[in-house]
Amino acid sequence: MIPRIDAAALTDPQHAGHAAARDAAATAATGVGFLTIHNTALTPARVSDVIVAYRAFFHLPAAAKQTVDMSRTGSNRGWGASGSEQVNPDANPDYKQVFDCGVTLPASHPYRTAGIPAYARNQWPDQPADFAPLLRRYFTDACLVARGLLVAILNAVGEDGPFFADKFGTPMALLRGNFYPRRPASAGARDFGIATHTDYGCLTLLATDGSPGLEVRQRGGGWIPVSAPPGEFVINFGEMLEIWTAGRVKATPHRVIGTQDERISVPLFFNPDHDANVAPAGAAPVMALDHLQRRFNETYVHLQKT
Ligand SMILES: O=C(O)CCC(=O)C(=O)O
Ligand SMILES: [Fe+2]
Repeated sequence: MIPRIDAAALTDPQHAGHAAARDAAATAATGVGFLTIHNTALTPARVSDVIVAYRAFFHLPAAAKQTVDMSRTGSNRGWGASGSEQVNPDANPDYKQVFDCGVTLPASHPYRTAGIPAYARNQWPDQPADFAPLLRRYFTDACLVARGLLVAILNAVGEDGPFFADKFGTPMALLRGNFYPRRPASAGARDFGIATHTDYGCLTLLATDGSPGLEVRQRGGGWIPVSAPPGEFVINFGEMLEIWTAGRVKATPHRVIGTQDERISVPLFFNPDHDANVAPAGAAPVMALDHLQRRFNETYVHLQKT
């Protein structure tokens, strides 16, 4: 149902397995909206190092994490405490914690001086050591992998992949560490690690520590569990790509209820440039920034207008 695809076969038209990988990716992108990918440029050891660093950060005392608390800012860089995001208005705010970072731009960059929140300054904690350089390098390389996969998957569904890829020059991509503590004993039916939602952007490249928890809504009803050890990635698509492809590529709802074990996942939300028009050809323009900022303002509790 959710195919497991070799990234080299998918992205290299000369690869012996290309046609099969391409067909499986197209079926997944236009159907269930999820696939898993292995054999990318991001090695299992690399992803494990990133997960170890996030775990060290999330295990710090709250006072240390509060030094980079995003709720003290007007944007979404740094730590988000448990309850800081409500992805579904019918559920309570999620009990996960997050750490969000994006592209690093000099303070003099026009997007920074214009004060575009999607390009806000990253906030880095003092601990763990080397957290910033590790995540910056991972962000850069994960964006390259995401871009290659996006082109290949769009080509597979019969779209003009390079046309889309061209709109990711200074992407509003967001790298997140999700930390799910053990599900609280008091949690009820409206409490989730992350409640049912669709992602906002184009392609999500999700690494996890291998623990179960992610569930994908099946079109006919019911939930499909998906897991991926470090070095394998879950790929899904967001609202902007569904809009942009006039509904061909599916943004599928998913959730994490949570278990008795803590869990870490690391999505890279590969969002386009702020001024990319993500409307399908012939439709009224939809600026990527407008869509993303509206969704941020709806879901981050500190950005919600009451
Ligand atoms: O933790 C996961 O496996 C999924 C997280 C997720 O859906 C998200 O951060 O948007
Ligand atoms: Fe998600």
